[in-house]
Amino acid sequence: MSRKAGDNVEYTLRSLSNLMGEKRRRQAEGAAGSGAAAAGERSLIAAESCSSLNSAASGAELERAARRQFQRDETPGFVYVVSVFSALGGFLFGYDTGVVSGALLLLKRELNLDALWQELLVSGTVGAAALSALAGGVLNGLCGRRPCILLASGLFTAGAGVLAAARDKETLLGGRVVVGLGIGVASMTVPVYIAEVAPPHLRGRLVTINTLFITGGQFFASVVDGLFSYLVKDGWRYMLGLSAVPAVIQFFGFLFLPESPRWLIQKGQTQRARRILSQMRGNQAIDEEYDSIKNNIEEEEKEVGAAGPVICRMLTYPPTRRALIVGCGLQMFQQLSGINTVMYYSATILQMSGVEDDRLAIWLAALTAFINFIFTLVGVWLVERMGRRKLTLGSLAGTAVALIILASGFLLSAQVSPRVTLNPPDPSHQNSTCTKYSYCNGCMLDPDCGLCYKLNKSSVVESSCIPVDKHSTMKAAWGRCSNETIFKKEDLFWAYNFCPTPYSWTALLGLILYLVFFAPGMGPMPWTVNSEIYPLWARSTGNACSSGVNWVFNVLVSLTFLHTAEYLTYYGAFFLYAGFAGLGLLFIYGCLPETKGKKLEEIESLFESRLCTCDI
Ligand SMILES: O[C@H]1[C@H](O)[C@@H](O)[C@H](O)[C@@H](O)[C@H]1O
Repeated sequence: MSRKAGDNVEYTLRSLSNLMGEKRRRQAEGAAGSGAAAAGERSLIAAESCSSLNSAASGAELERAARRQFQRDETPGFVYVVSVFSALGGFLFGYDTGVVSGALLLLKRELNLDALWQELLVSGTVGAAALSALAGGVLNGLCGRRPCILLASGLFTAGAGVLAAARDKETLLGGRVVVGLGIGVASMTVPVYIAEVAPPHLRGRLVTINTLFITGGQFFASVVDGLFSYLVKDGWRYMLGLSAVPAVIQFFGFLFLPESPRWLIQKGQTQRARRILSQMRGNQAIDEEYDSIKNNIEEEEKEVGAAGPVICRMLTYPPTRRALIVGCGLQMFQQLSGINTVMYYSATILQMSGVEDDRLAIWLAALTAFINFIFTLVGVWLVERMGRRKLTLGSLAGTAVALIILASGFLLSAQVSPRVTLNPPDPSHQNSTCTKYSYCNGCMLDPDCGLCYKLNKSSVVESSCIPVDKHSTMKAAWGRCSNETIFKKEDLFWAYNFCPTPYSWTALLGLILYLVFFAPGMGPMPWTVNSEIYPLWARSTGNACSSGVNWVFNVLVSLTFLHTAEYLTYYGAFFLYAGFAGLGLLFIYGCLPETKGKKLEEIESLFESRLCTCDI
């Protein structure tokens, strides 16, 4: 759009907004019937909706048309379009972190991947995301939000292409790292961008939509995994390559979408900023908002000075230091409460609670991702009603209780764990560790072993702990349970990774409750709150640090889960996460202020005084 045309739009929008302002004032004075106001109203609404405003239009009709107009004023569609296009970055974040578990099932057979390579393919992405989230702070500050979103979608597309065409594991790792670089930049930029273009009363909801897209991406990935798991040859190429579609859509969409007006004002591009802001606010007056952003930036520069690296200025200026502690703390506790052990290992948890079939476990994992998605939607609905603080506290308290139920399920199962009653000799005469277990619980925790048993009514009989087949966890390496068709006919059962007990369902209940509580609050709020608590000069760096913390703890928790479970047993691991959730509750109760409905420029003042007795 040329400058002139843009200015015209701005002029028209401004005159409309002035007229609307006049109408509101007169309504407030109870002068709805006065000649001038009525004439003003009529001419205004006639411009929008001639048919409903014929000369015979009644007062009620006028009122309805005006209300429709006001509603349009308050939530201009453009803000939604911009938010949805940016949230595609969240979708890709969810898709690419979620899809890998299903792809690995096929890849490990086709490319003969050992455990180390499998771990590299999962954590290579998350590690790269941690690094690029940190670097994204500098890029955001220097180049703006829009180029960063374009860069992220470019990386997603390139990564998807490399993955789909890969011929060896090294290329696969390269592709996964490129995708990870995209995820990191997107994860820190998108919430900031949405928060900066959204009007205050919608900000929480729109930023939370980004997390809805993350969990939507994870759900979609699990369905794709389920569908392509039937395509044993090359199924993984489709799984990993499909993400190019939303990435390309986002890239082209963003070529036409604007930069954040706040970043532009900070860089002195005030005319462009004004134009974009009025585009985002529909026909509302933007003068007040524009002036408040501008004044705030000027004041900030005076107060904090512009010398030295931003992170040093943030750490030496108490309000931003406090905000940084709150932001990073929220992200750390999000990960420490174990969401990604639940997401990445849900198929395993489901198997542990008694789901025997591999495919069924994959589809049930899709159900888990669906529950996470649907309950994030509840968060979108609640965030502007309950506010961030109550929602986060309630969610984390529920999550802690669910973790205790999950852990108790495993504890009860361990206590009534069936005895191993048969010890058949190993025909290959290899001394496996499996023979040393006298209870199913020990046998289940050893990744090399499984339990072969019969059922007499509902009690386990004739049970033996046998090495698992190297190529399929669905059968034993040798003996009664080594041929699936035969052992099923003979009423034998094979339990890998779980023990058949009457309490297995408690773990399933805990898992579902966990997601019901976690998804509306602890899932989205750390991202939402981080997008709003830093002043503009510190926003990119603050979000880069807190997103980096999120990714680092993500790697730590998910990589250590299986080992933690081996050392502490499963119930120990989940009690540990419940303990972290308890600490998180204390932290949030003491330190998280309410930011709902406040202008971004007002939020800094919430951090001016100490947040809690622990000196933060
Ligand atoms: O907010 C998201 C969401 O909750 C996802 O389900 C989880 O996988 C991510 O790690 C988290 O940051």
